[in-house]
Amino acid sequence: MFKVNCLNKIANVGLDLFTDNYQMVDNFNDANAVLVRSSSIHDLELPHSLDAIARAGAGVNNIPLDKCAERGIVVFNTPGANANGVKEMVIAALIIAARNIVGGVNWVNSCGADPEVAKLVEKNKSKFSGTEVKGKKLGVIGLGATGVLVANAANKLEMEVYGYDPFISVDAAWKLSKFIKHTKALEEIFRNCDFITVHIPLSDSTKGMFNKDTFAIMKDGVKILNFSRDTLVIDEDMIEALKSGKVHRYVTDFPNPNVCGVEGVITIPHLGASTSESEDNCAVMAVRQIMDYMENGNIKNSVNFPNCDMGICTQAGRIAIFHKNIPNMISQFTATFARENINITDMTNKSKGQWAYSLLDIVPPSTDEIVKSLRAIDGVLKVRVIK
Ligand SMILES: NC(=O)c1ccc[n+]([C@@H]2O[C@H](COP(=O)([O-])OP(=O)(O)OC[C@H]3O[C@@H](n4cnc5c(N)ncnc54)[C@H](O)[C@@H]3O)[C@@H](O)[C@H]2O)c1
Ligand SMILES: O=C(O)CC[C@@H](O)C(=O)O
Repeated sequence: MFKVNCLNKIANVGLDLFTDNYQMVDNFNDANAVLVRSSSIHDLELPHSLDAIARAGAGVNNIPLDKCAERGIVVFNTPGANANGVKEMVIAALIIAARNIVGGVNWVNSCGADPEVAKLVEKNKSKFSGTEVKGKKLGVIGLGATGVLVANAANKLEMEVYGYDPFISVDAAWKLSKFIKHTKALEEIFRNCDFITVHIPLSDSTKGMFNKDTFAIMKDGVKILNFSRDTLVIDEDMIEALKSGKVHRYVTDFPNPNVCGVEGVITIPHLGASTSESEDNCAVMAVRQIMDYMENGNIKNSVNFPNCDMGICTQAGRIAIFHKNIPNMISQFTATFARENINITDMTNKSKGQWAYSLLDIVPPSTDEIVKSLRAIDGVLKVRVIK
């Protein structure tokens, strides 16, 4: 029986996939597998029982990836599962940034039930006029699952779209419309675009990408959309840029005390992926990945360990070994099994950066003694007996 804990609300269509072999538990400390959306796991003690964490979403900056890797805890995410939800919100944000819809709606609401409201509207509406997006230049930073959809949709709105992603995947490149102009230097986006939208993960290298130096080279009156993470932007520099008119509007999905209520900032309560479709897609993908890992040791869409697929185990035993990506590991594993006259019928070894994963089908199954010997090998992080 595997114990599963949800740190956030996860859509039922996903949770309903769990069979009788899974038990939902309220306590994180009892879990073998955890499902999470945006809750932070950084300050939680990781229990010894924990084998896997699935982020029902894209961003994994709320999870201590290295700490998990060192402990042999596989962290999954659900690439692309909420990208359409975010894309639709970004298109709304583009229009919200171009037209003073938020200002206008707030003003009308402030008129209360004034019997003259219709007259007032016609008298005052010129205060809330805006521009159209057609023909304007949009820079899309990050051409992954979301960025590609945003770029293609904006192209259909007849915007001139520039895309920047030095690490673009082959898959994403195939999906990108031929009308998107490929930019090799981020500076080109900053210098030329009327609207800039960012769709990249938060990392040490992307943190603070929008700062006083980058604002300085942007066009006056640029509109910036942030549906990625708040700390990609240095708030103090953004507030200065808004005051000076360098930035006209900043639409962000990440309200924080620095930017809430600041003139020119439009804050949305992290709703990019909050659609029933995105929530269902993420939950189903996350649960399927967890189940395949817990039952078969297969890894798909992990952010800290390599993909590995040996299908359903039909042999007497299957064992998973997490280890450092260093020489001479495999020979020590095979020698351990050989000593006990255990036959390896199938085997996969994959690595990702400094970490590696070996999955072995064996006949007959493993014993406690063998597991103990494997764990004692220098460089082994964790051994999981799957069968
Ligand atoms: N607001 C929301 O609800 C919401 C929903 C989904 C994702 N997100 C955020 O958006 C981010 C992107 O989501 P996604 O689904 O498109 O992820 P993704 O992994 O499919 O795409 C990210 C892209 O960014 C590119 N990239 C990485 N570093 C870069 C850099 N320095 N410059 C340019 N490109 C860079 C990668 O090559 C990749 O193509 C997530 O990491 C998450 O933080 C927010
Ligand atoms: O779960 C959410 O609502 C937000 C998801 C989003 O920020 C992500 O990175 O996928």
